[in-house]
Amino acid sequence: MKGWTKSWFGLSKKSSPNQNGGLSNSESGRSPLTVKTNHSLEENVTAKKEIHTRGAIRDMEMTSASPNANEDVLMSGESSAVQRGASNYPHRISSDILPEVDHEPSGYLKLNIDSLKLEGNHTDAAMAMECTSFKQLFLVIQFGTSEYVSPPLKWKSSTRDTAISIPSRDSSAAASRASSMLSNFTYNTSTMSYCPTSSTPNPSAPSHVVFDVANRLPVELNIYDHSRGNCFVGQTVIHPCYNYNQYEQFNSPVEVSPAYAQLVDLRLELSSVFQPLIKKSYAPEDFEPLKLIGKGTFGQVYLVRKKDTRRIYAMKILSKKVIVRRKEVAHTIGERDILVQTAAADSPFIVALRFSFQTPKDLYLVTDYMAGGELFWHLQKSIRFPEARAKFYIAELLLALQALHKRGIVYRDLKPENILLDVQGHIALCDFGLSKANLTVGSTTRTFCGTTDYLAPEVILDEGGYDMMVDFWSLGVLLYEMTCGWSPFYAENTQQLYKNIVFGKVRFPRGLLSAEARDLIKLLLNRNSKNRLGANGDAEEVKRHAFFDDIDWEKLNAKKLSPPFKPIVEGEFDVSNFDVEFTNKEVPADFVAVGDMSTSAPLSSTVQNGFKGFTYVDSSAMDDAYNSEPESPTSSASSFHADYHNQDINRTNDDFFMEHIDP
Ligand SMILES: Nc1ncnc2c1ncn2[C@@H]1O[C@H](COP(=O)(O)OP(=O)(O)OP(=O)(O)O)[C@@H](O)[C@H]1O
Repeated sequence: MKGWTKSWFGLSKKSSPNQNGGLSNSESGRSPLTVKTNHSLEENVTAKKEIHTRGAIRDMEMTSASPNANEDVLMSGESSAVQRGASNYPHRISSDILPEVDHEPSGYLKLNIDSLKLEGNHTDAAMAMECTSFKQLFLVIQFGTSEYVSPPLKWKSSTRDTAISIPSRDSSAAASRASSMLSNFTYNTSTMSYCPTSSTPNPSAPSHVVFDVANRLPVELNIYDHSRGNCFVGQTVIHPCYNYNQYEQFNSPVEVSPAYAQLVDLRLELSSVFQPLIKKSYAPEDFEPLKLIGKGTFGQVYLVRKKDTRRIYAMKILSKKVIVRRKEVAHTIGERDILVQTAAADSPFIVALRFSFQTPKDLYLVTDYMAGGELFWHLQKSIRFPEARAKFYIAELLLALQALHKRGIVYRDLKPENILLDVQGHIALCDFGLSKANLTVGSTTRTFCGTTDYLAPEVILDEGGYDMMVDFWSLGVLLYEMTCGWSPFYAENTQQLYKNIVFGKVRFPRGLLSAEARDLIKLLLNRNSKNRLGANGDAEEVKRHAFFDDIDWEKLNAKKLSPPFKPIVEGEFDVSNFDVEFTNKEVPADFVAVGDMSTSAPLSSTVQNGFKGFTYVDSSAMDDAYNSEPESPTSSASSFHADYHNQDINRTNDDFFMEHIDP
């Protein structure tokens, strides 16, 4: 996403590329960049300044362990690649590149929400009054990282009880009618129930939901109370059997949160059926575009609805021509491969790829929609987060990085723009365009890439390559930024920024951070990557730091810890957490990626061949490559040495008294 202005020191939105691929904003914008360099720091800084002003330039990448591994398929210019004769089927790709979907669901899980029952002997008048506030309960149904946000549940009569029906959250008349009916309710009846009405005329309020199933996961049903600031009411989990066409009924007691435990017993009645997948491949016309939600270097991201299941997804469309022009074929295939790998890894904190396919012009990546928007958006609004909130995000990020590193993937572009929030407030890492797979034990890589503010010194210095430890450096920058509200190395221009990263001192606002938080930042921002926290045991070493003493990692990984903040998401089509610059745009009837002109000639089959990997992954070969966990370099205890000179290198705001550290 782009478009926000700089609001605080260093906390600015990355620039978006202009039509020619260059950056349209100032050079200190935070655009990801990639180039291989081999210069002194001064040369590097100068070279990188050029690079940055010219935009996101990426180059061939090598690992030191295997110099030819993962070499980019470098395409020549478009002119030579243009083939005569356009396809008759613009949305179907030529026969040599079949729209295979290797990561396809094995079926559909249909869930019918029958009723939510309030149980217990509610004779107490005060309790009855409390119950009236329950008119705005809604469900967030979680299947892996796929979420469904229900409309408000409706009071409905059961055979014995008084009927209460609230057709819509917006209908105040109906709400007050419901409320008054509720006040007439005979509270000593044993049961009253919420029923989502299947007869509702509002098509956005179905009483059932369908999930595309690739893995046989449990389904979590979370109940929230809209009338109390979307307060969490309780949760229940069901485990469908996943036998084809077997109808199942569930009558599930809800584990009610302490805030409501005194008040109610809840029980959720629902039914499910799992049906086999008939369709074997997908194309753009299987999806309906609903809203534009973001723009990246190579195309747009849309909120879409899959026509058969009516499930909501985010669809990233990448223009092949732009990719070829910018010599990004291998990185793009790499992004898709990594998403396939991470989907298989089933990390709850990595956005899950559901489908990938291509047309002669574009590539399509369909992922679960994260309706909470970018962490950047929320950080901009809050300026900084309370330490507990930052800790929660950093801890979930650590688990995401751990899942990636275990598979030999270095993420390389950790920043708030690439961290999305789901409806409940958990994080999900997206955008693997700069990630590097197959980083085997002891190997390093050399590509200069990432986003300026978060670059580790070893990436800038380009002395002996770098490894997974760059992600922990970025994590340190991120923790600082979240808790302090600005970037630790902030500078007005890129050269100074790089100097600050390589030589500068980090200063902490006095009294803002706990000793543990400061210590963790210091250990992560250790310029010697061999001594950086994480070098001796990867994420496990970081997890053992005192800052995380109160984190139950097992519960966190199971998403059993309540997020400290829940984004406001009103229904499954809600895009209010995304920039209106995109969401206000009219959505084209047809999907068109940036740089895609229907009048231009199609790409040649040679060029198209370069994208073959997009629809095919040799998973058996990959499994071998990803099996090994990167070896941790042996290191002494952190050599971080605090240096508390009171020298202001790069800040102008001195409302706080600062402490310095010299990483
Ligand atoms: N699954 C998703 N759910 C919700 N929003 C998403 C999702 N995927 C992407 N977005 C939105 O679209 C934006 C652009 O996506 P992404 O970063 O993947 O594109 P990109 O082309 O790699 O961008 P860039 O070139 O700037 O790195 C994201 O910052 C986010 O706001």
